Amino acid sequence: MYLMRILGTLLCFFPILSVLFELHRPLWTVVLLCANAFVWPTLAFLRARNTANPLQTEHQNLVFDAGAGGLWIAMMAANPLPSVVIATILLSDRLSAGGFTLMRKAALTLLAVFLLVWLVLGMPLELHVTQRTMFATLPLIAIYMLALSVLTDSIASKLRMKSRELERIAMMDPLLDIANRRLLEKRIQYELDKLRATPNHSSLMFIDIDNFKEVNDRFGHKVGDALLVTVSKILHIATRNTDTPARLGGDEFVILLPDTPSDVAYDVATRIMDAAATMTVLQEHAFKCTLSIGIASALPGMHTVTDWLKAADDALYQAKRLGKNQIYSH
Ligand SMILES: Nc1nc2c(ncn2[C@@H]2O[C@H](COP(=O)(O)OP(=O)(O)OP(=O)(O)O)[C@@H](O)[C@H]2O)c(=O)[nH]1
Repeated sequence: MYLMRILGTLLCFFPILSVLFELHRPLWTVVLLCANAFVWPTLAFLRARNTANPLQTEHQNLVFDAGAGGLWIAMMAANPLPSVVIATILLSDRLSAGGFTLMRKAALTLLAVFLLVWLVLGMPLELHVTQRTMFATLPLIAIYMLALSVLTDSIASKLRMKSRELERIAMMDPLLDIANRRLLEKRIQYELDKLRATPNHSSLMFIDIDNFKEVNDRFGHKVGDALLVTVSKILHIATRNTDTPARLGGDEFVILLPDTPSDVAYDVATRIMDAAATMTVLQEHAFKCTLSIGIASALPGMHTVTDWLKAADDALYQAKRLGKNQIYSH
């Protein structure tokens, strides 16, 4: 904002000065213009920096800028070219900085100051624009508009990055670097739609850590969390880029395996079980961790995400019922 104000006041300085000379305004108006152009930007910056509420103070500064604009438009006897350009820049700038509320405030201030000074000066009008004033106004139009576009573009790209980051966070588990239920359900729905159009073999794998409550109770939640991190890493390593390993919550994980028949999914589950058997976080505590895994392939009658998830959950239930530490495939 500081640099934009310096640039704005500097670029406004030349057309205003040109008209002040043409109208033979007294020297003090030129001194006032110099103060506005070269002292005010730093004052405004210091005001905003040394306050408890910088945003509110900066909005006050922006309204003050608009008031100064009204003053100079009156001093220029409403000379049309610089007056219209300055008023337009002031108002559009305020609109992008603080929306319609700030722009309305700025517009009213600009108009009030203009009317007051213009009446005091005897309502002068100078409708003729000299070539010098026109050339003095051109840099204001070209450079300031360009700078404003660059600023707007940089704000827009920052917002785009932030929004992508927020979207990613909304789809990820807060504890682990793995998809959450929301993303998983979206991908399952996409897969079901795809299978309806082009029938194929795809599998869903439900994974649950055996006796996880005991891990928490015996070794504490930190060790439990570390175990969850390790399991999620194993799931990432054991799967392809096209698969979606996700955490449903607690110690429950699900992997969506597109274009994967159940026998291949079974091999993936075996690899996961083998890797889980060597988990170091538990070796330190001499505790053998095992997993139970249920696998369900997509069937023609499965229309909803819940149908498919339930089939995989049922398979997991069977694996638990048969004594845990095993894979059950429907
Ligand atoms: N450390 C940790 N524990 C969690 C988290 N979320 C849930 N839990 C715990 O995970 C445990 C889940 O236990 P269950 O799956 O119900 O039971 P289990 O002991 O695994 O038994 P089985 O599933 O029958 O093998 C509970 O004690 C929860 O408190 C988490 O983010 N971190």
